[in-house]
Amino acid sequence: MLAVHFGAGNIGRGFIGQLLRQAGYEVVFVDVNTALVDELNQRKMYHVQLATAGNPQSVVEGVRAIHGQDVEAVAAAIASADLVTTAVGPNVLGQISGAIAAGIAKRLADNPRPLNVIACENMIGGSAKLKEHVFAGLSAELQAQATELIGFPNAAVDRIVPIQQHEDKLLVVVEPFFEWVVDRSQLVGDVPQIEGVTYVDDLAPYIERKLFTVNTGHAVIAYLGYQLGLKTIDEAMQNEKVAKAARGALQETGALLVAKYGFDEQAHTQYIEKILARFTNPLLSDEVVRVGRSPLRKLSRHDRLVGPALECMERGISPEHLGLAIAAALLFDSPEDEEAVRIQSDLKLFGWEYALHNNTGIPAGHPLEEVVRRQARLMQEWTSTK
Ligand SMILES: NC(=O)c1ccc[n+]([C@@H]2O[C@H](COP(=O)([O-])OP(=O)(O)OC[C@H]3O[C@@H](n4cnc5c(N)ncnc54)[C@H](O)[C@@H]3O)[C@@H](O)[C@H]2O)c1
Ligand SMILES: O=P(O)(O)OC[C@@H](O)[C@@H](O)[C@H](O)[C@H](O)CO
Repeated sequence: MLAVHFGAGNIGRGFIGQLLRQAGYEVVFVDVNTALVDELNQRKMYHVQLATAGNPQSVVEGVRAIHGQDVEAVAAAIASADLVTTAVGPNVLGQISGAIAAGIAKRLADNPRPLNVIACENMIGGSAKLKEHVFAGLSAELQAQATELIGFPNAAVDRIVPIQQHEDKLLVVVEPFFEWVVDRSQLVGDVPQIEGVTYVDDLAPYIERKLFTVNTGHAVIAYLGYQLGLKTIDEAMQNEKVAKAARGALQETGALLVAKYGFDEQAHTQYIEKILARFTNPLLSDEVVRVGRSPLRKLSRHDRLVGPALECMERGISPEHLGLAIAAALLFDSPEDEEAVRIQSDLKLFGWEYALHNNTGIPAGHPLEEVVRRQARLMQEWTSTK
């Protein structure tokens, strides 16, 4: 069995690649980082270390890599693959779609048979979005064939994998916890047998629970922690104000999720507590600038802050803590982050109101704007007394 995985980065090596190998797939990574591709091809293995007592390591063998620019080689691998997965980032799905379309075209010409393509990105409808991009590169005839034979099941993936800085360039340190949930209703052909994957008929409750709890909590901690000059998520969690705001935001999204999906309230409270505990892992050293990366994406209409805040308001839940995190996200001025630089430029040139309107998914004139304005004043008090 062959799996082609786009993105040999943190989650690619530290989670998806590892599970696919354990399930018996030969794993071919596709990446555009030449040094990473070369190292994988030279060593054909890497180690995954758990951020827990004793730092246990396991070896992932039987892997290789193709450079993403070698579209012919990527297409050939896809034509003969049994599974395709991605973990490149939501904004990169468009860039990899051409090679996937080329691979599907070759597969349909050479030996047409079912294939599932699973985007493992932090977004709602990731595989569906990838399908849109891929189909834009296929003729009407190939689209008709692909509709029957190529599945794009949406998925939710959860494992905290920080940016890696080790002498061994392939080593990945990951938290012990993991969850990978896939929408069964969109699969074609045989169900891939991967230990650790849970198949569900309706992904919506799972992806929203994950994104609006793990990623919302993470974003609140990252943006508030950054404003207070704190470097890592576990360090920020030690700050009382930050920890209180994270818990407050998860109570807001929790009330929404319980009302929307009928989750058991007590079980959801336990889920929140477990996640808050994951954020305190001192062995992970996860920087707030990684977790806060791409603030424009994180402030968009359906993402982890504005998405649940708008829905909270529709249900009469006041999203004060989410509003605080939105205000802090607008002030996130990490100089290496292109999206942060764009927001800061808007703030500097055109002021707060313009930046709020043009960089968040909040509809113009929506009462959430007033919540954010109110919380921005509180944020100013925080930072002036830090
Ligand atoms: N790190 C985590 O904790 C975590 C957990 C769950 C989900 N995710 C999601 O997984 C995705 C990847 O996150 P990450 O943290 O692993 O990021 P990362 O930056 O470590 O990895 C992304 C990889 O994609 C590669 N890449 C970029 N453009 C490419 C292209 N055109 N073709 C092929 N490869 C390309 C990069 O070189 C990099 O190696 C994101 O959507 C993220 O939200 C991350
Ligand atoms: O990957 P992003 O930028 O969408 O979000 C940053 C983190 O919240 C995220 O990577 C988490 O670590 C991960 O989603 C945990 O499962």
